[in-house]
Amino acid sequence: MSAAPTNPTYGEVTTQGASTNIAWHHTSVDRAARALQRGHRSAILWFTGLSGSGKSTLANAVNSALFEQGLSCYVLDGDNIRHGLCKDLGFSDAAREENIRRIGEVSKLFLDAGVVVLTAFVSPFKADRDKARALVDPGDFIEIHCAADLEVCEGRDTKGLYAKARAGEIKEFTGISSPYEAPEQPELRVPTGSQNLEESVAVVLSYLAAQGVIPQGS
Ligand SMILES: Nc1ncnc2c1ncn2[C@@H]1O[C@H](COP(=O)(O)OS(=O)(=O)O)[C@@H](OP(=O)(O)O)[C@H]1O
Ligand SMILES: Nc1ncnc2c1ncn2[C@@H]1O[C@H](COP(=O)(O)OP(=O)(O)O)[C@@H](O)[C@H]1O
Repeated sequence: MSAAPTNPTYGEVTTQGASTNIAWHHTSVDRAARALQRGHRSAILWFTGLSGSGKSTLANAVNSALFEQGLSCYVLDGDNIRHGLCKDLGFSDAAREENIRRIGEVSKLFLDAGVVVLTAFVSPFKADRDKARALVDPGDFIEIHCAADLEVCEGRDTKGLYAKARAGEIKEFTGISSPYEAPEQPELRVPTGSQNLEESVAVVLSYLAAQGVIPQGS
């Protein structure tokens, strides 16, 4: 019998497809039961935008507001996730695709766990965001475009990365040497380049209330 093929990153792999010989286990506590116990539904709030557009700041502020209201919520932030789950990935198109695939799957688990999960990733490619959206039911994936022009983000340059990218010290930097495909029809487009944080938080909270994710009037 010949040995199963191996992948340098993931070890032994099967030629039969990942789901062969693996069954799905259903748990008796399901998403609906969790929503009933917690008093709110779960959702994925998918923040996307250029570096410096305000994804982390806005996701963190919205998360704090939800937490203060007693909701179960959690932020998955690109910088943090790349220190652990995705530390093997760089910034080529393929690496970003794999990054967003993993985050889509992790977000789906949070959704099932009854948590409002807020993801803050550049997620520059429409196809990758659409694949993450397709993992869950319509209405569960709320795409929030942090809309700030490149000039604004570069002017902020909160981490000094744009200066490095312009100097050629960082390759494939989004907006400079790698593309950003802005969402055409996001659930929400927040002008984070021109309004202040409090205004942006209010826009998101009012959308969530209108969608029944959080109680009305919050
Ligand atoms: N080449 C390149 N392009 C874009 N961003 C870069 C790059 N190299 C490092 N960084 C820093 O990594 C953060 C983006 O990671 P993400 O996981 O969100 O990227 S992606 O969704 O896979 O495109 C991003 O964080 P934010 O500034 O918070 O967006 C950067 O700080
Ligand atoms: N409306 C807004 N929403 C979010 N951030 C804002 C807003 N207005 C100004 N900012 C500022 O823009 C910067 C955004 O940085 P950051 O949140 O790290 O962006 P990103 O996570 O997209 O890289 C912060 O310094 C933040 O204070």
